[in-house]
Amino acid sequence: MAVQAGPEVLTTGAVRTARLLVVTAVTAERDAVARGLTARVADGGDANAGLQHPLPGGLTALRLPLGDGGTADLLAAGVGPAAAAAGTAVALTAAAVAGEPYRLVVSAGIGGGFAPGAPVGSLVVADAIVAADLGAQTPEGFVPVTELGFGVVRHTPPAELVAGAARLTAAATGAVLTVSTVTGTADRARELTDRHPDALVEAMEGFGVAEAAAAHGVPVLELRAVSNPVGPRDRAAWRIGEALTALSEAFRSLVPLLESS
Ligand SMILES: O=C(O)c1cccc(C(=O)CC[C@H]2O[C@@H](n3cnc4c(=O)[nH]cnc43)[C@H](O)[C@@H]2O)c1
Repeated sequence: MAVQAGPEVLTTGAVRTARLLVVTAVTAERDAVARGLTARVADGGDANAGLQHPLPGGLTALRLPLGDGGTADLLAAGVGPAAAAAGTAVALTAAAVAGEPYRLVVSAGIGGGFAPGAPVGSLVVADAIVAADLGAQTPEGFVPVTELGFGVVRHTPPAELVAGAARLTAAATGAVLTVSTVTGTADRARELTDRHPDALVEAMEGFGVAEAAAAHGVPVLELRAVSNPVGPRDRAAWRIGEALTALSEAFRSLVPLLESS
C-alpha cells in the first residue's frame, strides 16, 4: 500500500477514495479521533459535523468526510477484545455486503505505557498487535495458544503503513499488547516485559480489532496515546485528558496517510 497523499486512480479511470474504519473502546476516544480528523479536513471544523451511520445490531458509527472524497467511520465498540472484535466484524461485514468495503482498519485509543519507552502523553504505533494473555497458565509458566496448537497471538500491520504513521505522528513503534485484565502490580508488568521485551503499550482492544480485520483480509493499524504507566495500580496517575489530546493531534497529522490508504 503506497503512503502518498490524494486519491488513487484505478486503471479503469475511476477514482478509488479512502474507506477507513477507526475502532475505539469508548466515545471519549472516538470523539478525540473525530476532533483530529475534522480539524485537518475542515480546517477547524467540529467533531459534530459527522453523520450517524447505522450498523446492524443497534451499533452506530460516526461518519466523517475525508478530503479526497472518501470517508472515515468511527465506531466506539466497547472495552475489551471481545467487544472490539464483535463491533469491528459487524462494521466490516456490513460494508462488504453493501459493496463498499473498508480499505484500512485502525484500532485507536488510550493505553498503559511500559517504562521507559512509552511515557505518559507519548504516542505508539504498533508494529505488532499481540494477545498477551491468550493461552494457558501451567506450573512451568504461561503457554500461548499457538504453542498449544491453535489460533494466532500476533498480527503484524503493514511495515510501510507503520513507518508512515510513526513518522507523521512522531510516535514510537513497538509491540502493543492486548490484555483482558489491566495490569495492577509491578510483578505482572515485569512478567509481561519478560515475555515481550519489545512491548511498549498495554491496552485491551487491538487484538480483537486485528482478528476481525484479518478475517476480512483488510490491513490493520493500532495507535495508542499513553494515559498511565503499566504497573502498580494508581488511578491518580492517569492522565486521560492529556492522552486524548495527543490522540486528536495524532489523527490530525495522519490525514494524508489515511486519505491515501
Ligand atoms: O482501574 C484501574 O486501575 C485501571 C487502570 C488502567 C486502565 C483501566 C481501565 O479500565 C481502562 C480501560 C480502557 O483504557 C485502555 N487502557 C488504558 N490504560 C490501560 C492499561 O494500563 N492497561 C490496559 N488497558 C488500558 C484500554 O484499552 C481500555 O479501553 C483501569
